[in-house]
Amino acid sequence: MTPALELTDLRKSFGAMEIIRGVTLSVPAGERHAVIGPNGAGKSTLFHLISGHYRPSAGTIRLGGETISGMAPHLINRRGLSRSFQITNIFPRLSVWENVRCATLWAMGYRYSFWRNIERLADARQRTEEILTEINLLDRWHVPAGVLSYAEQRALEIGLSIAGNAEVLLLDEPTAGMSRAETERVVALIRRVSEKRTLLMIEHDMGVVFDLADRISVLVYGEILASDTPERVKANPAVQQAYLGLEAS
Ligand SMILES: Nc1ncnc2c1ncn2[C@@H]1O[C@H](COP(=O)(O)OP(=O)(O)OP(=O)(O)O)[C@@H](O)[C@H]1O
Repeated sequence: MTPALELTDLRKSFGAMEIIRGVTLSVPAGERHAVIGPNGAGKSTLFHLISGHYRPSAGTIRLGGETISGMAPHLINRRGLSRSFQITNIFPRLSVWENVRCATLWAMGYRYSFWRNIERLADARQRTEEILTEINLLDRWHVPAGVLSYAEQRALEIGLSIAGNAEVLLLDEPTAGMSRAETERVVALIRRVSEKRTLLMIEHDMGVVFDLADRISVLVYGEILASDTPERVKANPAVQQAYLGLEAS
């Protein structure tokens, strides 16, 4: 089967510094995949490449078999890949409902002409309600997004991603800065929304990684050191040495 996302010998240099040094990775449809690695390993750079915010120096990125490397972020997004930035997609003065409805209308192709066909807005209303239910924010529908708690804003962000019908979700540290209770709620949410989707996430919290991921890739100095099941990654001596800072036995 065609992988949902496929990176082939991907490279990125800034000046003379090669930060991503030949990453090859295949993520099957429906997999929950975590990218871990020490600070400065190149995880964010890798996400910028996949989402189109950086242009690769070399290599290929395929989404559902189609080459997307070098495309603009909005075109990649339209092809079904959504990257959740930490809260920056939210309109803080609009209500939770309006935020999700905007994304829903956009995804349904109403764009700027949606007022022409009021009847069809019923579709958008239903879809908005479904998404708010999925992200557990239906009872907060009328609240301006800017006054939601941090964890609720992250949930809303994920809602905006799924409203756009993304098949592949990229989440960048989805639980950063959260309490244990908030983390547990967001993990449950991510598990739910990724049931019918492919998930690629950067996460520092190993509890979250081992709880959610089907497979983990360990990025060290811009190279994938291991890409395997959580159990095998944990047991891998090279990973322990390079990433966890333990002496290899
Ligand atoms: N636009 C840029 N120009 C020059 N160097 C950059 C640029 N973006 C990132 N780098 C460098 O690339 C390296 C990898 O950075 P990156 O942010 O991708 O790492 P990371 O694994 O996401 O780290 P962290 O876990 O701390 O977020 C760093 O040394 C960083 O200084």
